[in-house]
Amino acid sequence: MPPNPRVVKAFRAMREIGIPEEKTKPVLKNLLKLYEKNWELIEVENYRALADAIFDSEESEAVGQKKPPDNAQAEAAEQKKKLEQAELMKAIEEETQIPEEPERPLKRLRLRHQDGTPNSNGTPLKRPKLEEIEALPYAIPKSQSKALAGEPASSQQQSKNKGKQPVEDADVTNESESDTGLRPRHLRDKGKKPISPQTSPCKTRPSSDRPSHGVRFKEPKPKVKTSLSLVKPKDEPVTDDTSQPEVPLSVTGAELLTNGDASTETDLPNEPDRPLLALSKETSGHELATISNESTVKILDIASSSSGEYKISLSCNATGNPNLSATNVDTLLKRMEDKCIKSYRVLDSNFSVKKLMEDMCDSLLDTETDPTSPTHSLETCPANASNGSVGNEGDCEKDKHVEQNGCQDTDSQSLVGVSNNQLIADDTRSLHEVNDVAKGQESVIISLVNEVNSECPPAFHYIPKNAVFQNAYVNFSLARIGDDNSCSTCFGNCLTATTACACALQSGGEFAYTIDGLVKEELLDECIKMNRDPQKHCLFYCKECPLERSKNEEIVEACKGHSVRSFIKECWLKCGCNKQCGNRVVQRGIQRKLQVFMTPGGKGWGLRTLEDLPKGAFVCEYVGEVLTNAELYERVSRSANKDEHAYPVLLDADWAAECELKDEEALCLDATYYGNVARFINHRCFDSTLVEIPVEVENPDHHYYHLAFFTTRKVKALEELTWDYGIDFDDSEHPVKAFKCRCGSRFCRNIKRPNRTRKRRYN
Ligand SMILES: C[S@@+](CC[C@H](N)C(=O)[O-])C[C@H]1O[C@@H](n2cnc3c(N)ncnc32)[C@H](O)[C@@H]1O
Repeated sequence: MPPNPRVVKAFRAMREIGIPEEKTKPVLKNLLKLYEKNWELIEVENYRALADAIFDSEESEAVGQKKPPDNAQAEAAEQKKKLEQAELMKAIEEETQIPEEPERPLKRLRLRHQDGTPNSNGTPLKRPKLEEIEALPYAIPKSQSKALAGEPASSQQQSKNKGKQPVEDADVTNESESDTGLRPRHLRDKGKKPISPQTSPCKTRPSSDRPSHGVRFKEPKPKVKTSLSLVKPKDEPVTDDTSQPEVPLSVTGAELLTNGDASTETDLPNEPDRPLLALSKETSGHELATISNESTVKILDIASSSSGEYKISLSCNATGNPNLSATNVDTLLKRMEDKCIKSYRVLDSNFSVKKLMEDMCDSLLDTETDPTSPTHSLETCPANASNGSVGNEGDCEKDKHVEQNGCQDTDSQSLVGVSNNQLIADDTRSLHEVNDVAKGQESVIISLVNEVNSECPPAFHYIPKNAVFQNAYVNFSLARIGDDNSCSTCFGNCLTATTACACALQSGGEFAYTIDGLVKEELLDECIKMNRDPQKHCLFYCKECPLERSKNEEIVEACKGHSVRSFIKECWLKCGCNKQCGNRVVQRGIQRKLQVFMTPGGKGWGLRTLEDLPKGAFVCEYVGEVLTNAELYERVSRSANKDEHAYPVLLDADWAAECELKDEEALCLDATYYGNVARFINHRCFDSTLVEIPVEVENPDHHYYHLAFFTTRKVKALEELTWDYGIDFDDSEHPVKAFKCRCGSRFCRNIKRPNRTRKRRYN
């Protein structure tokens, strides 16, 4: 009779982890008895129960061997052994004939273990609990990856097919469409409205107040000492190729910490199971996060370099063991694997220490890139670049100035800045990143300069395009673009055609751009006027405002109003025109020479142009994570530092067209963690150099659109680019105080003027 394939498999599994058949047999027999031949309980987790039982029996044997048994005991033991062998053989034979039993729930096994139910030897079957396994030094769980950019919509969301909806002017109050002089294409609702989630716990604002742009900015967050590293993880995957020359890290070796040396900075809690984490600073300006096991002198170092490499190293004190240097890596790995199998009971036959180390790298990168991770990152300081060059060594060397220069941002994620002297000669990647805030992701380089102080730029992930965080319904499927949403019969450049194309028809019957790629003056002026005095234009009030709903309060407050805005529709994929078509401006991305610079007037970082710009020129779009308002509300409520959420804008330009907006359709952009240069644009009351215009590219339904910045006038090279956030500085009822405006405009709304009455101004 052929052997039971399950027995064969069990033997094989044990062989794979180095347990010979003769050791497996007796224990397997016992287990089968104990589990009443329920194989599932034995096979689960790659025969963990079986392996555990074998290890246990080995242990008890070892203990037994230590004591010389007396004669009677020895005889009894011998007798027992024989009996067991005989029983085993019988059981195995029986096994080959046992019909397969129906599956039993695994719960039973767990209950047994929890109960400590003894096996047939009388010894409780010990099985490390999951938590214990995870707490083992080498069982590093891979942290869950964040559902960020590009995450596909849920199947439920995918199945939705929502087309373009007509604008309902019945919902528009205040002045009528014709009163405003808006063409039908402009009957869009654009938010000059604060995103209420930031204002938690919320209070209402009088509806007569000026609606803001959905940005509620606050004073820059207070700088906190510490952090771990500000070096961007390299994109390249970890490889097995050890033959390649190691890319040198511009760090020197960490000094071995002695037991319990926690003298260096840390703000990570020392949890009971967690090794002490200390931070050692390198004189080169790079950082070493050092985890030292207090009970030994083994040091685990994580070193980061400006070029995006991490080096994880374990240093052990080999004093008195001169042969260690001769240790062969393969021998070491094999020994480690055996140890893991025995000591930590790792049962996966694919287990390897190398893989484990790769997992450690993955975990490290996951931790660094997870904005919600409590890990703190330490920034190396930015170079004091001037017009894009990197230099001024010593102005901002982290090691020297961490205390003095305010270069102490926490939660740094990936923006790297190092001074020239920190770069190693052949590491050109670092230079690129120092010079380019966009990290090569735009078609132009965006330099960073600080000629004012030695403050570091805030850390964030530069993304050139919006990315859906999680629940936002953003569907770009071609099937959703109807014929009237694209100009499929066009060719070449739509702007040179004698008649307006289908896309232009959606933009009110004419193209929004001139042949030179500028927004047409009429449209531009209309948008500027709208921004300057939204209350004079259309205001739309939702029946049930998603902003209010996202607060999840018992009583949903009334909508505070959204102003109706002009809209541009660009040609896209289904259009017949070519990529150079003049009706494709925003989708081409940043084309102008821009620079992030430290403003001299106390506004922090700002954005400026390095070239003269004509009126109506596209500068950049506001890029960030696409969030539902409910998600933003949740994010801000959970955030310990609410001040860091100074970057959301509301995408409410089409809310007027909806009877009722679902949560996943009420969207906003948050550039706190992921964003582009627009997150550096400061506010200027009234006469800002930029105006934002909603631009539809991919999506016919307008829940999602691009928010593009165009110049309001000619702007000279080196002039700061600003936009009017629409903040109401007089709103004393608002729980979140707006920053003290330093825009310098003679129309500044934050200046207390005698006899100034807001109501008169905004009503
Ligand atoms: C979108 S960020 C602009 C970039 C910011 N300056 C920085 O350093 O990252 C908005 C923040 O900048 C500051 N800010 C912007 N405009 C300002 C102004 N006119 N006066 C004072 N602070 C301003 C405020 O702290 C505000 O919360």
